[in-house]
Amino acid sequence: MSNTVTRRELRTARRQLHPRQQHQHAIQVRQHLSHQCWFLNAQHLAFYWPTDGELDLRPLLQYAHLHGKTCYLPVLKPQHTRWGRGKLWFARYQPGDSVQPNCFGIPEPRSRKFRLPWQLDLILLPLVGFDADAHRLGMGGGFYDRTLAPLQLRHSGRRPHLIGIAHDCQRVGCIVPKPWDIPLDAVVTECRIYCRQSSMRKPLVSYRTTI
Ligand SMILES: Nc1nc2c(c(=O)[nH]1)N(C=O)[C@@H](CNc1ccc(C(=O)N[C@@H](CCC(=O)O)C(=O)O)cc1)CN2
Ligand SMILES: Nc1ncnc2c1ncn2[C@@H]1O[C@H](COP(=O)(O)OP(=O)(O)OP(=O)(O)O)[C@@H](O)[C@H]1O
Repeated sequence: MSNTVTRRELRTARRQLHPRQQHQHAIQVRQHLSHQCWFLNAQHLAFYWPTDGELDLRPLLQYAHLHGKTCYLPVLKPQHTRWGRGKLWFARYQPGDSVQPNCFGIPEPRSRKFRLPWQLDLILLPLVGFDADAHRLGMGGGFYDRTLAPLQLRHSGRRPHLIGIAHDCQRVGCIVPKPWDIPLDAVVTECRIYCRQSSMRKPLVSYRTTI
């Protein structure tokens, strides 16, 4: 099946989740993520504003904010800036801050306090599809891959944990990664954590919940 068809089907599936299920998944993911050491140890965390049936991370963002962490949301940078063409910056956001829609209609913070990927400890990425080895299929714009590409060149120093977030119904059999795809450390759903098998990082604890 082509990626276009797969994306269409998975986006339809997540949009069709009942608001009650959506809320339950958001609470379950908050519960699971808030116990992970890479969440507990992180000070600067990037979230996303949910759109099109994506798993809602706002309960986790609220929790993070209450626990003194600094939160960010992705912002599409204007084309003319050097770090801009098709890339994301991460703008400071705290619950209650005003937001404005970007060209895709996704709310973005108005804050001018930006961070680049290597200045963050944890980036939680939206995705359209994933497989059990934590390969990611996104919206098709390449925004996260372009933004995170410089991390591949950083063999030492600061590198954020990269964690995909999804509903379990977004899992597919196998995604063949493209050469430009930036590997995730894991994908977290309401059911469990799917760790990348080839990850050099300390393995994460996998869990399963009863729903
Ligand atoms: N919540 C959230 N924020 C995010 C992303 C995301 O996937 N989810 N992104 C992840 O990269 C970036 C935005 N990327 C996007 C890429 C394509 C479309 C999209 O809706 N495309 C439409 C066509 C819209 C148009 O051309 O006007 C479509 O596919 O139907 C939206 C966002 C940054 N912010
Ligand atoms: N590092 C990069 N430099 C330049 N172009 C890139 C880079 N990474 C991806 N792209 C381009 O972005 C386009 C979309 O890539 P892809 O289909 O993997 O997006 P995606 O990961 O699904 O989207 P998103 O990250 O926005 O959710 C591809 O045509 C690819 O050429």
